[in-house]
Amino acid sequence: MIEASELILNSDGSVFHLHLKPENLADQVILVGDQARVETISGFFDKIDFTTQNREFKTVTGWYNNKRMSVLSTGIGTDNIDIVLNELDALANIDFEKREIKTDKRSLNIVRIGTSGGLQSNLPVNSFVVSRKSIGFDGMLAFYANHESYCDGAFEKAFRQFTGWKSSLPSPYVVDASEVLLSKFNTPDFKTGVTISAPGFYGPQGRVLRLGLAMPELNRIIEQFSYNNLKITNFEMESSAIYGLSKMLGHNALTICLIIANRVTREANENYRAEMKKLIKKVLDVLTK
Ligand SMILES: O=P(O)(O)O[C@H]1O[C@H](CO)[C@@H](O)[C@H]1O
Ligand SMILES: O=c1cc[nH]c(=O)[nH]1
Repeated sequence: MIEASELILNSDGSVFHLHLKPENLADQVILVGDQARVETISGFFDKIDFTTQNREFKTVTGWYNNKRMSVLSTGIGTDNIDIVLNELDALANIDFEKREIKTDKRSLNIVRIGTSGGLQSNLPVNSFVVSRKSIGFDGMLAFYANHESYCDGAFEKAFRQFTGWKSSLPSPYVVDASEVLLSKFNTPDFKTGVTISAPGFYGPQGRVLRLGLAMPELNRIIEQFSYNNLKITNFEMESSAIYGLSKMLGHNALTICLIIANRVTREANENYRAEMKKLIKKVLDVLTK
């Protein structure tokens, strides 16, 4: 029995933050940071069954090409992902009436569509990048028992050594995407990369406005790093926790980003919404092919 304080349900039976009931959630889930992007995506749906919003967590469940999907906004950061992934898994795999873990587990397909900053000069603004691996600078996964067995320890060690990682910073963790989802996006429209999830947009991604950095050369070193011929391609703020918690809970996860800024060439596309719409349509088509 899972106590009321551990799994908080609202008086209508919905889960605490997401305000969803089990029947509101489709097996195909699309996560986005920006709540306005939920409307952009559901604008492509043929039919909408359900809509709700609490705080930054807005959900629309509907149909695209005869496939049921739930699109939901996570807001920014891996702390929100801890809430979203745990509540999605609870909706799928905990009996809310009995407050017990179900014997037969449901596995969700979780695809994040986000914006991102490029870390290689050959990755132009407006590229679409699929994350083969995600590197967490956020430290969130380390709160969960046995997380190491879901991570790529050899990559982590090589990265720490190459960068001269400071022990005062959270230790980076590396988690792979779902192979099944990754293979669907092996087409010329998408580049494949390795994505860092940072616990901030400014200092944690090497941006300097008024405050200096603990590791001022880190982005330049990251640009040089390679491991088994894999280069680190981009920065965003959620994938590491999505990949880590999905793997630990038995779900499939993949992140696909639109590059809206290149940190090496210093270019940016502030008017990225038309390109984002193109990415969304491509992703929906691949997922329902
Ligand atoms: O465009 P979204 O999905 O919000 O993703 C990126 O944009 C936000 C920062 O501006 C972070 O959430 C980052 O991961
Ligand atoms: O540079 C960027 C652009 C979008 N999102 C990020 O987290 N970083």
